Amino acid sequence: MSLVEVKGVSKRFGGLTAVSGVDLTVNAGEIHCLIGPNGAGKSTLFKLIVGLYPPTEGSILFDTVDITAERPYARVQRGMSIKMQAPSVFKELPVRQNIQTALQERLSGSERIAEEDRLLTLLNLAADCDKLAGALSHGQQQWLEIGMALALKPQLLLLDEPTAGMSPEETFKTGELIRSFNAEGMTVLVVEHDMAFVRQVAQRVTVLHLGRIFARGTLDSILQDEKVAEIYLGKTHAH
Ligand SMILES: Nc1ncnc2c1ncn2[C@@H]1O[C@H](COP(=O)(O)OP(=O)(O)OP(=O)(O)O)[C@@H](O)[C@H]1O
Repeated sequence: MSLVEVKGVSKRFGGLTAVSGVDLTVNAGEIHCLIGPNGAGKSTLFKLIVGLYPPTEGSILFDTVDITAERPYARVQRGMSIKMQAPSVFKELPVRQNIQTALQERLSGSERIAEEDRLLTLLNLAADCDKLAGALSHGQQQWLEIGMALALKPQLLLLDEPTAGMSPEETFKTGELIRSFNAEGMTVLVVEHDMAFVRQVAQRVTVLHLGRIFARGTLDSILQDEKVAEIYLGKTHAH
């Protein structure tokens, strides 16, 4: 069953067409990676899906409902949770309080503390829960923000380059983290450059190039397409 359907979506900025006639389906329960060389239109497509840009043409469905005209907040209420590229944790607050802020009024009393503890353990941040978020490493701040996105118990987690600026070890841990949420049933759409990470997590991959869908399938099937591997993934590796 498809959770997200992008139908014939285009986005023009003045004379520049950043995304052109894109059809994309994200199935419920999958980890889907969106890849492609610099300037391919990945971030623009991501922003169209989360509602930060209105499309110039086309429509976007979430769980069969047309959400094309909905603001990001309404999409979050429907079950999308978004983590943009740069970490935006509350640096002056302790780690646990960041998680509490994200949980809002969803839980109270002991249930709330249990959920905080569950998330902190999942994020490998239990030992650092009293530290100020600003004192965490870059990778830990990214995990904390992923945890804040998870606190909303979304159906769909949208991640824009979650491993940007991470060491290979942090990148691997991030992949394991994402696979663990997915194993519990969460659908994940990730924009990524790091091919080792894509190999670790992706069940399906879509390649964008010059704003259009260039290829889609499993990573292995895409890598077997010489044109993709040499021309596009080659550039992505070098990024
Ligand atoms: N707000 C904007 N106004 C004008 N042009 C834009 C805007 N956002 C993106 N573009 C242009 O649209 C094209 C696609 O950019 P986009 O950032 O979506 O690509 P990308 O695949 O995410 O690239 P990267 O991997 O480098 O982040 C580029 O030519 C970019 O300059």
